[in-house]
Amino acid sequence: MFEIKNIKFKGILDIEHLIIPEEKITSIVGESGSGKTTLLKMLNNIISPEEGEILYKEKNINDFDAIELRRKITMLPQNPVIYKGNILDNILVGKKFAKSTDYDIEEIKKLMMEFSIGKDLNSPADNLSGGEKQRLCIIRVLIMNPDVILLDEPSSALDEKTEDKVISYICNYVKQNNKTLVMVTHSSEIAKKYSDHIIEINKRS
Ligand SMILES: Nc1ncnc2c1ncn2[C@@H]1O[C@H](COP(=O)(O)OP(=O)(O)OP(=O)(O)O)[C@@H](O)[C@H]1O
Repeated sequence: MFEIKNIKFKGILDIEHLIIPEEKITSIVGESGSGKTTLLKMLNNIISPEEGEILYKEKNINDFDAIELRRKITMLPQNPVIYKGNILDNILVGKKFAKSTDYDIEEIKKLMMEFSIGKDLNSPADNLSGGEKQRLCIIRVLIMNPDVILLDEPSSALDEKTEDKVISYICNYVKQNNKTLVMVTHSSEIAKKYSDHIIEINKRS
């Protein structure tokens, strides 16, 4: 799905060749500051390598319209933004970006239950805990229905039990719906348990 060829970026990343397979779960692991987020941003064309190229479906990622690309490949950043408004508005923000206005309220309620957000959809999103906000943002991405989901530390604000539940749900969803998932994680346990493929990035000295 992605092919990375000879990319270099500011002495942070230097990757000769890497394949990220379609319809699989790939984890990116490595110590803090090794460039995991930078690589994820490159897959979303938020950052471009200084040298080399990134192919998506055998085409240079720069040849896609950036907005169209981000409808197909959606990234959940490490600290996603919560907007003013209620929980439902915050979930639907992604849908609006995906230019789709129809939504299934029952599906949203089911995801709220799965992700243990026991709040009314009309209540203010700002009052949610850090972990609840993070899970809300995962729901936002899932209902956008992208082909590729890029998750940057999706569970950094979650306790171990909730983390496992949330990641397990996302991975099942990805498999059942033939999606591609690339997630950055600090946890080698999570990476081993859920991924088909692990990419380890080493810090360059
Ligand atoms: N656009 C940029 N220009 C220059 N340096 C950058 C840029 N983006 C990130 N960096 C630096 O590159 C290094 C790698 O950052 P990155 O966020 O990719 O690491 P990471 O592996 O995701 O770290 P963590 O696990 O702590 O989140 C850091 O030292 C960071 O300060």
